[in-house]
Amino acid sequence: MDELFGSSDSDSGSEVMEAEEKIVEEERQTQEQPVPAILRDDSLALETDLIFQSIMGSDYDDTSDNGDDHLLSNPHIHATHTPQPRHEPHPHIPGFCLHTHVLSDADENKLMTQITERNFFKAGQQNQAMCFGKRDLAWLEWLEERMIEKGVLVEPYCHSEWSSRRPLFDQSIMNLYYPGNGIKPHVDLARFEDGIVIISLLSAINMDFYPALNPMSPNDPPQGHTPTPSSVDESRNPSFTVRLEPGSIISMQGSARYEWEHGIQETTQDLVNGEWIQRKIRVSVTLRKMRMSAWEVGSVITGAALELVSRTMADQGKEYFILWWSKWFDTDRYEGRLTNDCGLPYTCRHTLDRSKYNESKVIVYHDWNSKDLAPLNDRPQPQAYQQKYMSLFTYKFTYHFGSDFIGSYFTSGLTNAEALINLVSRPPFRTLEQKNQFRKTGFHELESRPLAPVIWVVSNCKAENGRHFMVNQLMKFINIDIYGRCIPNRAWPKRQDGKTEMTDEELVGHYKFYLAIENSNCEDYVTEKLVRAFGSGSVPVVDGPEDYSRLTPSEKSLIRYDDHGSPEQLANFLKSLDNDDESYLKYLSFRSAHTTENTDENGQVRIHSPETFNRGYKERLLPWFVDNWDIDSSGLSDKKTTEWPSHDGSRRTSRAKYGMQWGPDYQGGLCALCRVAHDLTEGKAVIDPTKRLAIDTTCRFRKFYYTSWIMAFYPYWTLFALVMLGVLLSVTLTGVGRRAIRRVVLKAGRGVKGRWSY
Ligand SMILES: O=C(O)CCC(=O)C(=O)O
Ligand SMILES: [Fe+2]
Repeated sequence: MDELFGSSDSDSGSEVMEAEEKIVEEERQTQEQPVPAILRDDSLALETDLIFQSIMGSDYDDTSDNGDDHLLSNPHIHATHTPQPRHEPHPHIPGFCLHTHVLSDADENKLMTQITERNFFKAGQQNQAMCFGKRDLAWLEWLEERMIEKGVLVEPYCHSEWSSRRPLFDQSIMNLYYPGNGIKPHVDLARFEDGIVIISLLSAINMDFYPALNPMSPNDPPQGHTPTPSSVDESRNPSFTVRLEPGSIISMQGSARYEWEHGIQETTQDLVNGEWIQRKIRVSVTLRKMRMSAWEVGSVITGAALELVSRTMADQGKEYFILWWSKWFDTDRYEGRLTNDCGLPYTCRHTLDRSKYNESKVIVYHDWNSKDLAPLNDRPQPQAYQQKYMSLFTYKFTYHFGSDFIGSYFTSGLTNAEALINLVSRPPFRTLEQKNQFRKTGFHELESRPLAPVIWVVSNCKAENGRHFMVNQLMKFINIDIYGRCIPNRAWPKRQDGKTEMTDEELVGHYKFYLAIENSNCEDYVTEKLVRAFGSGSVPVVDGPEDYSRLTPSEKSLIRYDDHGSPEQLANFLKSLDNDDESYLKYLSFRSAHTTENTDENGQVRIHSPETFNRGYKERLLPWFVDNWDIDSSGLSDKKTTEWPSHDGSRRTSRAKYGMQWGPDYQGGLCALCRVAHDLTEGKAVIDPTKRLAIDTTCRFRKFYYTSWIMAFYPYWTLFALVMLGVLLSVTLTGVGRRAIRRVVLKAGRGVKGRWSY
């Protein structure tokens, strides 16, 4: 159905209109068809019937299954052993390959179950569905694995050079064919890259090939190609016909992709070796990758239906306001800021201008300063920061990964969706030999004081949790170089040129250990500090949330303060690693090594070529880390953030429809907010008016006041003094006090026998 998208005026809106008309047309044709027989066979489980039912609607009549032999035309289904995959390049269509026996019956069932669960075909009312972005394709991971395992993408004479691209596929079309349905001969649209695969499911069909009347070139503008007019099709005879068995895959690249048209005739029977074979229901899955310049039409949207695409295309170029009613920590940070890098065709403009209230569908309050509320309806004014107050808002936008919109400092330090994997994959900024050298001779000739093993960079001097006490304690046992505004013991160094200053990451990268200690201890509260440690290749000594599992790239990659009984023990542990190169390096072994390929002539990491660091990262990193953060395994997606796996297999779920959709820029929350702004303005939003929020109560407040017993009283010194005064007064003034004093006095043995009062 692709040809329908390529209308000659290349107006994207009308493409969809045409596609929708086509669907209506096909539905009409479908209704005219005799009800097709259902393939029923012992070797396909009952599930398959259920799948048919749900594709076609529960009123679909399957009683016409009379068990006729001709219905069981699929040899694949009857095989008693698992046939080996075969890879057959076409002798006359360069770049075309037929891969048979790739998916087993179980694989097919699994795929069909997932397609059915998503109700892509709306119980038979729709015969095509599209997905953009890997996030929608939960099954893609194992499907890709299966293809690789069965040699689909590695077969040398099928020339799949494109198979190393990443992501491999990010767009798919599901097509449903009733007997009599087809697809007009076409060249797939220019907006897709070279290298396309089509997976056939449920039953076999003949696919025809014609030399393209209007061949395409890979360099054609993504939307500029004019397809073959459909009037030509009628009189054409195919040059070649290929039988596509269920479980088989075809791959097309080069000439096959650009210079040949493929199509399926609208007939109920196919000619196979001189015999007419009755068609049955068939489903195909076409997998492709969009060319980058084509994203504006597809965008990263969820759902399968065309309506989503058409809706976003119609919104091309629009702008929506997001009003920050209360400022972010009293700053102008959001004034005029655009959210325009989320893969959406529209943008959002953040504003602090309250006169935009009526135009803004999303109003944000920062609870730091949010007693001042907009005059929303008859909302009562809040009294204080409390649960009742939270219930006045609809959605929560916080650092917590369970928020409706995530605004994490952790992710805001990252620049794109693959950034975290790249950071943890690249070699440390400095080698261990260099770090050992810096321990003796400082940064360079101009800054030659030896470096401490540990660095701390701090700007918030009086963190709520009292982390400065903890560092104070630690410093008694190990040297720490402290930079920043609070208690620096070392000046921020310049680079070797003596003029320019080092960046945070460069500085930290010179040290063996970096204190990534958060200013509060709350669930999911992790900031850019940890990212900085990963970026620099210094080993992070962390403290923050209780659970770091989603942020731990390998078994040995973080040192947790809490894993050591006391500051002294932690210091001794760090010192032992400082003196034991082999043990220290274990904390960096999940990263790439320094090689000439990934470092420049000075031995410094070339941070611009992530591909060279990423190789083999799946073997080096913990699976749940990859699962959480790798865009390739549909990471940073709705799935990831709504069902975020952790090492113990537990999953968190978010309740909100818009929850946690990360944009390619890692601004997650902002991208998702912009989508809500769009949807509310266009009257498409689904907001649950009964939804109420809870304050995050996970914070372990003032944790480090308890690292020493004297400090334990620190926040309460005033209280302590008051209590002591109270005790003193009661002792002197009350009867209890007087009696106590008398006992003490009597005990003192002065021998006083008289009475205190008569
Ligand atoms: O269903 C098929 O096998 C062909 C699908 C196709 O060519 C397409 O979606 O572009
Ligand atoms: Fe196609």
